[in-house]
Amino acid sequence: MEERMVSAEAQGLEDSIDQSIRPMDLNQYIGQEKVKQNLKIFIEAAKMREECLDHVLLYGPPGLGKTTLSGIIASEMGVEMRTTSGPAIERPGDLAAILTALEPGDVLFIDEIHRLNRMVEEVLYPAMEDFCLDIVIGKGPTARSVRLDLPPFTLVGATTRAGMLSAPLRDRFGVMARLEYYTEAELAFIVKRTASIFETELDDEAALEIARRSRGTPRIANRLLRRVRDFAQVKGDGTISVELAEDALEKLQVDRLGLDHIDHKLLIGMIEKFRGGPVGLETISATIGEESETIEDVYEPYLLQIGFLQRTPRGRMVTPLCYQHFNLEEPSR
Ligand SMILES: Nc1ncnc2c1ncn2[C@@H]1O[C@H](COP(=O)(O)OP(=O)(O)OP(=O)(O)O)[C@@H](O)[C@H]1O
Ligand SMILES: [Mg+2]
Repeated sequence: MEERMVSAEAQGLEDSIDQSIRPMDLNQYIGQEKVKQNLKIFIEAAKMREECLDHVLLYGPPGLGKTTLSGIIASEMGVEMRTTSGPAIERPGDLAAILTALEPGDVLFIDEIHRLNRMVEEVLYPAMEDFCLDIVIGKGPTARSVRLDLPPFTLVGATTRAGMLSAPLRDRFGVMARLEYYTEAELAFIVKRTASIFETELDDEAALEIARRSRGTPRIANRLLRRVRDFAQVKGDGTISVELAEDALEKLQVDRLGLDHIDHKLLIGMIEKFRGGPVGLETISATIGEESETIEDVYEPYLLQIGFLQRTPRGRMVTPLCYQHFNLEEPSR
Protein backbone atom coordinates (compact mmCIF):
# COMPACT_ATOMS: atom_id res chain seq x y z
CA MET A 1 0.00 0.00 0.00
CA GLU A 2 1.42 3.38 -0.93
CA GLU A 3 1.80 6.26 1.54
CA ARG A 4 -0.87 8.88 1.22
CA MET A 5 -0.82 12.57 2.10
CA VAL A 6 -4.20 12.05 3.75
CA SER A 7 -3.45 8.92 5.75
CA ALA A 8 -4.30 9.30 9.43
CA GLU A 9 -1.45 7.00 10.47
CA ALA A 10 1.95 8.40 11.44
CA GLN A 11 4.48 8.34 8.59
CA GLY A 12 8.26 8.70 8.36
CA LEU A 13 9.68 10.99 11.01
CA GLU A 14 6.30 12.16 12.22
CA ASP A 15 6.54 10.50 15.60
CA SER A 16 9.64 12.51 16.42
CA ILE A 17 8.28 15.72 14.88
CA ASP A 18 5.24 15.24 17.13
CA GLN A 19 7.48 15.67 20.17
CA SER A 20 7.96 19.33 19.33
CA ILE A 21 4.39 20.19 18.33
CA ARG A 22 2.40 18.23 20.91
CA PRO A 23 0.32 20.34 23.25
CA MET A 24 1.60 19.96 26.81
CA ASP A 25 -1.45 20.84 28.91
CA LEU A 26 -5.22 20.68 28.69
CA ASN A 27 -5.57 24.33 27.73
CA GLN A 28 -3.36 23.86 24.67
CA TYR A 29 -5.28 20.74 23.70
CA ILE A 30 -7.83 22.03 21.23
CA GLY A 31 -11.35 20.66 20.84
CA GLN A 32 -12.73 17.45 22.39
CA GLU A 33 -14.53 19.75 24.81
CA LYS A 34 -16.68 17.12 26.53
CA VAL A 35 -13.75 14.80 27.15
CA LYS A 36 -11.63 17.69 28.38
CA GLN A 37 -14.27 19.06 30.77
CA ASN A 38 -14.77 15.67 32.38
CA LEU A 39 -11.08 14.94 32.63
CA LYS A 40 -10.47 18.32 34.27
CA ILE A 41 -12.91 17.44 37.04
CA PHE A 42 -11.56 13.93 37.53
CA ILE A 43 -7.99 15.18 37.64
CA GLU A 44 -8.80 17.93 40.10
CA ALA A 45 -10.76 15.57 42.33
CA ALA A 46 -7.99 12.98 42.33
CA LYS A 47 -5.44 15.64 43.23
CA MET A 48 -7.63 16.94 46.08
CA ARG A 49 -7.85 13.42 47.48
CA GLU A 50 -4.15 12.88 46.84
CA GLU A 51 -4.97 9.73 44.94
CA CYS A 52 -4.02 8.70 41.47
CA LEU A 53 -6.50 9.16 38.68
CA ASP A 54 -8.78 6.25 37.85
CA HIS A 55 -7.79 4.19 34.78
CA VAL A 56 -8.68 5.88 31.50
CA LEU A 57 -9.54 4.32 28.16
CA LEU A 58 -9.11 6.60 25.13
CA TYR A 59 -10.64 5.36 21.92
CA GLY A 60 -11.26 6.68 18.47
CA PRO A 61 -9.79 6.79 14.95
CA PRO A 62 -6.03 7.24 14.42
CA GLY A 63 -4.41 10.67 14.58
CA LEU A 64 -7.02 12.35 16.80
CA GLY A 65 -4.76 12.85 19.81
CA LYS A 66 -4.88 9.81 22.08
CA THR A 67 -1.13 9.67 22.75
CA THR A 68 -1.07 13.44 23.17
CA LEU A 69 -3.91 13.39 25.69
CA SER A 70 -2.27 10.66 27.71
CA GLY A 71 0.87 12.79 28.04
CA ILE A 72 -1.27 15.71 29.13
CA ILE A 73 -3.02 13.61 31.78
CA ALA A 74 0.38 12.73 33.22
CA SER A 75 1.62 16.30 33.22
CA GLU A 76 -1.62 17.65 34.72
CA MET A 77 -1.34 15.03 37.47
CA GLY A 78 2.31 16.00 37.92
CA VAL A 79 3.61 12.49 37.28
CA GLU A 80 5.72 10.67 34.72
CA MET A 81 4.29 8.74 31.79
CA ARG A 82 5.73 5.33 30.87
CA THR A 83 4.85 4.24 27.37
CA THR A 84 4.40 0.78 25.93
CA SER A 85 2.01 -0.97 23.58
CA GLY A 86 -0.13 -4.09 23.40
CA PRO A 87 2.06 -5.98 20.92
CA ALA A 88 5.28 -5.01 22.77
CA ILE A 89 4.22 -6.85 25.94
CA GLU A 90 4.69 -10.44 24.89
CA ARG A 91 4.81 -12.32 28.18
CA PRO A 92 3.38 -11.78 31.68
CA GLY A 93 6.95 -11.25 32.87
CA ASP A 94 7.33 -8.27 30.52
CA LEU A 95 4.31 -6.62 32.08
CA ALA A 96 5.49 -7.47 35.60
CA ALA A 97 8.82 -5.78 34.86
CA ILE A 98 7.07 -2.63 33.65
CA LEU A 99 4.64 -2.50 36.57
CA THR A 100 7.22 -3.02 39.28
CA ALA A 101 9.37 -0.23 37.85
CA LEU A 102 6.59 2.39 38.16
CA GLU A 103 6.79 5.21 40.69
CA PRO A 104 3.69 5.83 42.81
CA GLY A 105 1.08 7.75 40.82
CA ASP A 106 2.74 7.26 37.42
CA VAL A 107 0.74 7.01 34.22
CA LEU A 108 1.29 3.81 32.30
CA PHE A 109 0.29 4.38 28.70
CA ILE A 110 -0.52 1.22 26.74
CA ASP A 111 -1.09 2.00 23.07
CA GLU A 112 -3.05 -0.46 20.92
CA ILE A 113 -4.31 -2.04 24.10
CA HIS A 114 -6.72 -4.25 22.12
CA ARG A 115 -3.68 -6.24 21.02
CA LEU A 116 -2.66 -7.50 24.49
CA ASN A 117 -2.62 -11.25 24.64
CA ARG A 118 -4.81 -13.24 27.02
CA MET A 119 -2.07 -14.24 29.46
CA VAL A 120 -0.83 -10.69 29.82
CA GLU A 121 -4.38 -9.44 30.28
CA GLU A 122 -4.89 -11.85 33.19
CA VAL A 123 -1.92 -10.27 34.97
CA LEU A 124 -3.26 -6.82 34.28
CA TYR A 125 -6.63 -7.38 35.99
CA PRO A 126 -5.42 -7.58 39.63
CA ALA A 127 -2.84 -4.88 38.87
CA MET A 128 -5.59 -2.50 37.77
CA GLU A 129 -8.03 -3.48 40.47
CA ASP A 130 -5.93 -3.93 43.60
CA PHE A 131 -2.47 -2.73 42.54
CA CYS A 132 -0.95 -6.13 43.01
CA LEU A 133 0.64 -8.93 41.04
CA ASP A 134 -0.01 -12.61 41.52
CA ILE A 135 3.11 -14.48 40.56
CA VAL A 136 3.53 -18.21 40.53
CA ILE A 137 6.84 -19.40 41.89
CA GLY A 138 8.09 -22.87 41.06
CA LYS A 139 6.47 -25.61 39.03
CA GLY A 140 4.27 -28.66 39.57
CA PRO A 141 3.07 -29.66 43.04
CA THR A 142 5.41 -27.28 44.89
CA ALA A 143 4.30 -24.25 42.87
CA ARG A 144 2.84 -21.50 44.98
CA SER A 145 1.35 -18.15 44.26
CA VAL A 146 2.78 -15.00 45.79
CA ARG A 147 1.05 -11.66 45.92
CA LEU A 148 3.24 -8.64 45.27
CA ASP A 149 2.15 -5.09 46.01
CA LEU A 150 2.55 -2.52 43.29
CA PRO A 151 2.72 1.25 43.55
CA PRO A 152 -0.67 2.78 42.73
CA PHE A 153 -0.74 3.92 39.10
CA THR A 154 -3.07 5.14 36.39
CA LEU A 155 -3.40 2.98 33.32
CA VAL A 156 -4.21 4.96 30.20
CA GLY A 157 -5.16 2.60 27.40
CA ALA A 158 -5.53 3.75 23.81
CA THR A 159 -7.25 1.92 20.99
CA THR A 160 -8.71 2.56 17.57
CA ARG A 161 -10.81 -0.57 18.05
CA ALA A 162 -12.77 -0.33 21.31
CA GLY A 163 -15.00 -3.17 20.12
CA MET A 164 -12.06 -5.56 20.14
CA LEU A 165 -11.39 -5.08 23.86
CA SER A 166 -12.47 -7.97 26.04
CA ALA A 167 -15.35 -7.16 28.38
CA PRO A 168 -13.41 -7.81 31.60
CA LEU A 169 -10.67 -5.42 30.51
CA ARG A 170 -13.12 -2.75 29.41
CA ASP A 171 -14.97 -2.99 32.74
CA ARG A 172 -11.81 -2.13 34.67
CA PHE A 173 -11.56 1.37 33.24
CA GLY A 174 -13.25 4.01 35.39
CA VAL A 175 -13.13 6.63 32.65
CA MET A 176 -13.93 5.97 28.99
CA ALA A 177 -13.37 8.80 26.56
CA ARG A 178 -14.26 8.65 22.92
CA LEU A 179 -12.33 11.11 20.75
CA GLU A 180 -14.30 12.65 17.90
CA TYR A 181 -13.28 14.09 14.55
CA TYR A 182 -12.38 17.79 14.79
CA THR A 183 -14.29 20.67 13.25
CA GLU A 184 -12.76 22.88 10.59
CA ALA A 185 -12.41 25.76 13.05
CA GLU A 186 -10.62 23.54 15.57
CA LEU A 187 -8.22 22.22 12.94
CA ALA A 188 -7.52 25.76 11.74
CA PHE A 189 -6.64 26.65 15.32
CA ILE A 190 -4.36 23.61 15.57
CA VAL A 191 -2.40 24.48 12.40
CA LYS A 192 -2.13 28.11 13.51
CA ARG A 193 -0.58 26.90 16.73
CA THR A 194 1.78 24.53 14.93
CA ALA A 195 2.77 27.27 12.47
CA SER A 196 3.69 29.56 15.34
CA ILE A 197 5.93 26.84 16.78
CA PHE A 198 7.56 26.58 13.32
CA GLU A 199 7.81 30.39 13.24
CA THR A 200 5.96 30.33 9.94
CA GLU A 201 3.46 33.00 9.04
CA LEU A 202 0.12 31.41 8.18
CA ASP A 203 -2.88 33.51 7.11
CA ASP A 204 -6.24 32.71 8.71
CA GLU A 205 -7.78 31.90 5.34
CA ALA A 206 -4.89 29.58 4.52
CA ALA A 207 -5.30 27.86 7.88
CA LEU A 208 -8.96 27.21 7.07
CA GLU A 209 -8.03 25.92 3.63
CA ILE A 210 -5.65 23.38 5.18
CA ALA A 211 -8.19 22.52 7.88
CA ARG A 212 -10.93 21.82 5.34
CA ARG A 213 -8.77 19.21 3.62
CA SER A 214 -7.60 17.43 6.76
CA ARG A 215 -10.41 14.91 7.21
CA GLY A 216 -11.16 16.01 10.75
CA THR A 217 -7.72 14.77 11.83
CA PRO A 218 -4.96 16.86 13.48
CA ARG A 219 -2.20 14.55 12.28
CA ILE A 220 -3.25 15.12 8.66
CA ALA A 221 -3.62 18.87 9.26
CA ASN A 222 -0.10 19.14 10.66
CA ARG A 223 1.29 17.07 7.79
CA LEU A 224 -0.40 19.22 5.14
CA LEU A 225 0.91 22.31 6.91
CA ARG A 226 4.48 20.99 6.78
CA ARG A 227 4.25 20.22 3.06
CA VAL A 228 2.59 23.56 2.26
CA ARG A 229 5.34 25.27 4.24
CA ASP A 230 7.89 23.60 1.95
CA PHE A 231 6.20 25.23 -1.04
CA ALA A 232 6.13 28.58 0.75
CA GLN A 233 9.84 28.36 1.49
CA VAL A 234 10.96 27.31 -1.99
CA LYS A 235 8.41 29.00 -4.23
CA GLY A 236 7.48 32.00 -2.09
CA ASP A 237 8.85 34.15 0.69
CA GLY A 238 8.01 31.72 3.48
CA THR A 239 4.62 33.21 4.27
CA ILE A 240 1.62 30.97 3.68
CA SER A 241 -1.11 32.94 1.96
CA VAL A 242 -4.40 31.40 0.93
CA GLU A 243 -3.34 31.45 -2.74
CA LEU A 244 -0.11 29.69 -1.99
CA ALA A 245 -1.91 27.11 0.18
CA GLU A 246 -4.49 26.38 -2.51
CA ASP A 247 -1.84 26.03 -5.16
CA ALA A 248 0.34 23.76 -3.02
CA LEU A 249 -2.57 21.55 -1.97
CA GLU A 250 -3.57 21.14 -5.58
CA LYS A 251 -0.04 20.04 -6.44
CA LEU A 252 -0.18 17.64 -3.51
CA GLN A 253 -3.37 16.24 -5.06
CA VAL A 254 -5.53 16.81 -2.02
CA ASP A 255 -8.88 18.22 -3.07
CA ARG A 256 -11.25 20.62 -1.30
CA LEU A 257 -12.66 17.87 0.91
CA GLY A 258 -9.38 16.12 1.59
CA LEU A 259 -9.89 13.45 -1.05
CA ASP A 260 -6.80 12.25 -2.91
CA HIS A 261 -6.17 10.34 -6.14
CA ILE A 262 -7.04 7.02 -4.51
CA ASP A 263 -10.43 8.27 -3.36
CA HIS A 264 -10.97 9.66 -6.83
CA LYS A 265 -9.99 6.38 -8.47
CA LEU A 266 -12.44 4.49 -6.26
CA LEU A 267 -15.38 6.85 -6.65
CA ILE A 268 -14.92 7.66 -10.32
CA GLY A 269 -14.38 3.97 -11.02
CA MET A 270 -17.71 3.15 -9.39
CA ILE A 271 -19.43 5.92 -11.31
CA GLU A 272 -17.98 5.15 -14.72
CA LYS A 273 -17.98 1.38 -14.62
CA PHE A 274 -21.02 0.62 -12.47
CA ARG A 275 -23.28 3.65 -12.83
CA GLY A 276 -22.57 4.44 -9.17
CA GLY A 277 -23.55 0.99 -7.90
CA PRO A 278 -24.75 -0.89 -6.02
CA VAL A 279 -21.62 -2.91 -6.58
CA GLY A 280 -19.99 -5.56 -4.40
CA LEU A 281 -16.74 -4.94 -2.54
CA GLU A 282 -14.95 -7.77 -4.35
CA THR A 283 -15.92 -6.34 -7.72
CA ILE A 284 -14.65 -2.88 -6.78
CA SER A 285 -11.47 -4.47 -5.53
CA ALA A 286 -10.88 -6.30 -8.80
CA THR A 287 -11.69 -3.20 -10.86
CA ILE A 288 -9.39 -0.73 -9.15
CA GLY A 289 -6.72 -3.25 -8.19
CA GLU A 290 -6.75 -2.76 -4.42
CA GLU A 291 -7.25 -5.40 -1.73
CA SER A 292 -10.82 -5.51 -0.46
CA GLU A 293 -9.59 -5.34 3.18
CA THR A 294 -7.68 -2.16 2.37
CA ILE A 295 -10.72 -0.65 0.74
CA GLU A 296 -12.89 -1.54 3.70
CA ASP A 297 -10.49 -0.54 6.52
CA VAL A 298 -8.61 2.37 5.00
CA TYR A 299 -10.37 3.96 2.03
CA GLU A 300 -14.04 3.59 2.83
CA PRO A 301 -14.44 4.93 6.38
CA TYR A 302 -13.92 8.58 5.47
CA LEU A 303 -16.07 8.31 2.34
CA LEU A 304 -18.85 6.75 4.40
CA GLN A 305 -18.43 9.40 7.07
CA ILE A 306 -18.79 12.33 4.67
CA GLY A 307 -21.75 10.62 3.02
CA PHE A 308 -20.15 9.95 -0.38
CA LEU A 309 -20.62 6.22 -0.13
CA GLN A 310 -23.42 4.14 1.23
CA ARG A 311 -23.47 0.49 2.21
CA THR A 312 -26.55 -1.36 1.03
CA PRO A 313 -27.42 -5.06 1.15
CA ARG A 314 -26.67 -5.20 -2.57
CA GLY A 315 -23.30 -3.52 -2.35
CA ARG A 316 -21.70 -0.08 -2.20
CA MET A 317 -23.41 2.92 -3.74
CA VAL A 318 -22.18 6.36 -4.63
CA THR A 319 -24.49 9.07 -3.21
CA PRO A 320 -25.90 12.23 -4.89
CA LEU A 321 -23.51 14.28 -2.71
CA CYS A 322 -20.58 12.58 -4.39
CA TYR A 323 -21.94 13.24 -7.89
CA GLN A 324 -22.27 16.92 -6.93
CA HIS A 325 -18.68 17.06 -5.72
CA PHE A 326 -17.41 15.82 -9.08
CA ASN A 327 -19.94 17.92 -11.00
CA LEU A 328 -21.35 14.81 -12.60
CA GLU A 329 -24.89 14.04 -13.63
CA GLU A 330 -26.54 11.21 -11.69
CA PRO A 331 -27.85 8.42 -13.93
CA SER A 332 -31.62 8.06 -13.78
CA ARG A 333 -32.54 4.92 -11.91
N1 LIG B 1 -6.38 18.39 20.46
C1 LIG B 1 -5.23 18.65 19.82
N2 LIG B 1 -4.73 19.88 19.78
C2 LIG B 1 -3.58 20.12 19.12
N3 LIG B 1 -2.85 19.20 18.46
C3 LIG B 1 -3.30 17.94 18.48
C4 LIG B 1 -4.50 17.60 19.16
N4 LIG B 1 -4.71 16.28 19.02
C5 LIG B 1 -3.68 15.82 18.27
N5 LIG B 1 -2.83 16.80 17.95
C6 LIG B 1 -1.63 16.64 17.11
O1 LIG B 1 -1.91 15.61 16.17
C7 LIG B 1 -0.84 14.69 16.07
C8 LIG B 1 -1.32 13.29 16.30
O2 LIG B 1 -1.74 13.13 17.64
P1 LIG B 1 -1.51 11.76 18.43
O3 LIG B 1 -0.21 11.16 18.08
O4 LIG B 1 -1.76 12.05 19.87
O5 LIG B 1 -2.70 10.89 17.85
P2 LIG B 1 -3.15 9.41 18.23
O6 LIG B 1 -4.63 9.44 18.45
O7 LIG B 1 -2.32 8.90 19.34
O8 LIG B 1 -2.85 8.60 16.90
P3 LIG B 1 -2.62 7.00 16.74
O9 LIG B 1 -3.98 6.37 16.79
O10 LIG B 1 -2.01 6.88 15.37
O11 LIG B 1 -1.71 6.56 17.83
C9 LIG B 1 0.22 15.19 17.04
O12 LIG B 1 1.19 15.86 16.27
C10 LIG B 1 -0.47 16.17 17.94
O13 LIG B 1 0.39 17.24 18.19
MG1 LIG C 1 -0.87 7.38 19.30
